[in-house]
Amino acid sequence: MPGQQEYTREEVATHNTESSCWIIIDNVVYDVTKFLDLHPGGAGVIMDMAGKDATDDFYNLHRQEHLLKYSKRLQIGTIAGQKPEIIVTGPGDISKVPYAEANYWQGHRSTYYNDSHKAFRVVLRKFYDEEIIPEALVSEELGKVPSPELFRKMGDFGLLAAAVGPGPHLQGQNLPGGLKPEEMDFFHEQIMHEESARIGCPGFSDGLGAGLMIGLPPIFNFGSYEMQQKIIPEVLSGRKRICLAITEPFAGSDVARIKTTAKLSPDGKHYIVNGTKKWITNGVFCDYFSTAVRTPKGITMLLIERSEGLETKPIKTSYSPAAGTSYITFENVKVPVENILGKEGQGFQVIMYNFNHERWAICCSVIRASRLIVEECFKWANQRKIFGKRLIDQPVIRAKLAHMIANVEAIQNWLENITYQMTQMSYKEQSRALAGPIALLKLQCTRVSHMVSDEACQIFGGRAITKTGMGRLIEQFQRTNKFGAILGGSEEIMADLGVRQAMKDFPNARL
Ligand code: HEM
Repeated sequence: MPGQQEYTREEVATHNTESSCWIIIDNVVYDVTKFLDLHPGGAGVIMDMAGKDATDDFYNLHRQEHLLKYSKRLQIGTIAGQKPEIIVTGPGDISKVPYAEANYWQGHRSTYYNDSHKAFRVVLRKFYDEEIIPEALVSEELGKVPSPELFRKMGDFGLLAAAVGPGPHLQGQNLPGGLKPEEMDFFHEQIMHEESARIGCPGFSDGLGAGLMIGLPPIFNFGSYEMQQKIIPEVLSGRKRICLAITEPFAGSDVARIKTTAKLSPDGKHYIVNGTKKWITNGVFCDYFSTAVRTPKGITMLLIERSEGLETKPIKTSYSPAAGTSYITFENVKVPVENILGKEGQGFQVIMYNFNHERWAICCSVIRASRLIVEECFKWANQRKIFGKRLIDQPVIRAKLAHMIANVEAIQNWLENITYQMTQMSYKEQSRALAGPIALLKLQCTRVSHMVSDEACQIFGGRAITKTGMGRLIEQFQRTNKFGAILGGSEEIMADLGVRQAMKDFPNARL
């Protein structure tokens, strides 16, 4: 086997010409002769390193994924007597970089997590690494929405069911790693959102689950029995897709201003829906739309199936088209009256019902996405050499990292506390006691992500504004971190809600 052959450094040094060009990276010998003309950075830069150890130069310019992609083709052996020094992360692995994972996963104690959570993370991470990341990277680049095959794979694996969280709606559902539906709790769900954010493709991740996570709860909380029997299995198996359609060109946070109307047909059997919706995540490829409309009795929620008169167009956003963000027009769309969700005129209650859960899920994602950026910065600061030193040897860079780490750790710990409260409280109690804390946590999460993005940009320099290469995740994070600060309630609304909720319980206290 050529890949297992051992060489001395002296032997490698003799292969320093264009007709035989070898290089060493870590303890591995690569024959890059045939690759010279294919190398995106040009042949000359590799020729400068021909026959030499190119480890530092390679890692100054490339992500490890490039090496892994080509290693099978180019690797011819290893250096005799030398063991690998650089860690190669495999599918499902937990990172060993400090603060790259919440501390429990790196061996600390926790009162929150148990073996079931641990096992759940292992199977999820492996699935994300092996099944989702390869398609995510290509789709993000090409601007493609997730394939129907991937949805089906996720459905079969139980990932779509895990994305909507614990509850009676999971009865009979298959969950990842054989987790029993009655054993699933909010920590499992937190892990699911974290693993999705960890892949570093926020447009694609939202393409896979954002519509479902907010579009299906109105069905299982307010839909008729018949509707639930049909829609839940279709959607959780990945055969059909659903999203939530509330916001309009006329109404964002001010839901009460929506203009889309639903009028009863003369025979009373259908609602006839007319209007528009904007910023609807996943709308481009969805089959079902949990939609807010205006009827004579007020705001009402309807389940609308893609049908004649319903058109979806992609909206170009600052993240990738993989999220399927859409503008929707309804022109005389006929919706059976049985498709009502809850009662006529009580749509606001349906909309509000899942808000805390949605905001909490956004917190899980934002924290994990920020943590990924901390990991990137920590690695980069250790490998990048400038002015004869590593970046990490500069106090100003250590100060930036300290600030990022301290903030991410603080919000992680607050999140875990809130998740724990959710596992202990009824839904009613959660709505009363946690709406304020979740709103404030979301505010804090997006403030931290803003700071993390800014500091990461300074640490990565020009690479942070380059879509491919070393700083690709930083560039992507800068474009997308504002989503969390707007979706599910803007920072301003979160701040106000948090304090107003606290005022509800304010005692008659004086200074
Ligand atoms: C197994 C060996 C190598 C492989 C598989 C490889 C692969 C690649 C790939 C895929 C890119 C494009 C990266 C991107 O757009 O993000 C690239 C760029 C580049 N490579 Fe390599 N490379 C190898 C060795 C080297 C060596 C030894 C050098 C010289 C020290 C080098 C210098 C460069 C440079 C200067 C660029 C352009 C970087 C930039 O745009 O900032 N490469 N290489």
